[in-house]
Amino acid sequence: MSLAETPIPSLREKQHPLIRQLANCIEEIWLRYLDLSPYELPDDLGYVEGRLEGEKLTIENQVYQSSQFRKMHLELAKIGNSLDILHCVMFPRSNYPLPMFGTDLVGGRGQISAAVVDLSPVADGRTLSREYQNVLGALPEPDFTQPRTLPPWGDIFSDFCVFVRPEVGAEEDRFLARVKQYLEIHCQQALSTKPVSDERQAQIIAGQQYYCRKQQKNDKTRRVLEKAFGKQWAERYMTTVLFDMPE
Ligand SMILES: C=CC1=C(C)C(=O)N/C1=C\C1=NC(=C\c2[nH]c(/C=C3\NC(=O)C(CC)=C3C)c(C)c2CCC(=O)O)/C(CCC(=O)O)=C1C
Repeated sequence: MSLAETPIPSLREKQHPLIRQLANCIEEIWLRYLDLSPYELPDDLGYVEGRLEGEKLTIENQVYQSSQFRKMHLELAKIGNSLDILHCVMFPRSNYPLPMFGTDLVGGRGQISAAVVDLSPVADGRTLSREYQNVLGALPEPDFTQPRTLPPWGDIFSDFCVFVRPEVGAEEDRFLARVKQYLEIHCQQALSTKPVSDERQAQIIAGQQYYCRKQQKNDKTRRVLEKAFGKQWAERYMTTVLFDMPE
């Protein structure tokens, strides 16, 4: 489904309000800043249904590309009436020295249990550029009552990573505002970034591969997909749809 037409209501209309608002805001910012064109997923994986322990699992994928990004993936997933998920990753083209924008929201029964957003460096020794450090460093300190600890594979995230269990209400709004800030900063930086030469490109590819390999170690994601679609399907999905390596 492209952004222009909306023939069927998006899954977000049946999900947690913060997930719905975040999906709408990501699309709005992408449309406002970037020159979007469609990105074809393999095997028609735009809309997938499965069963997870008797509960229906629905996945809705929207994927685009632009001059600076080879893949801009917004995924919504709903498991029965118990779990709502928003997943979003922007993969820069390998000749653009840009970090990986990623956000993940997981919630059930009215409470978002995991809200993560980051601009993860993939080049220059996996450190963010001076510009990103300055702009992100100028933002007010994140103010959440329940910060969460990243797992070991989370060494890919920057010092500006926000990983929290947001309290209903004000903290949810604060998290949404923070994602908007990161995404707008990222789109503005992308528009003002020049492509780099080949040797830098190799370093960027290696950095994105490291990011994807680590994200594939998220057993929380893998377990949900395995229970609904089996081990093989989950492995293929994590390595070709969620976190496909740039060659
Ligand atoms: C940019 C960051 C980022 C991106 C892009 C990303 O994909 N994950 C990211 C981060 C991240 N996710 C986490 C957790 C969970 N992820 C899922 C599931 C899915 N998440 C999905 O995207 C999909 C595909 C639609 C499914 C199925 C569940 C169920 C949980 C447990 C929820 C909870 O603990 O309350 C954690 C904590 C990991 C830990 O504590 O060990 C981190 C750090």
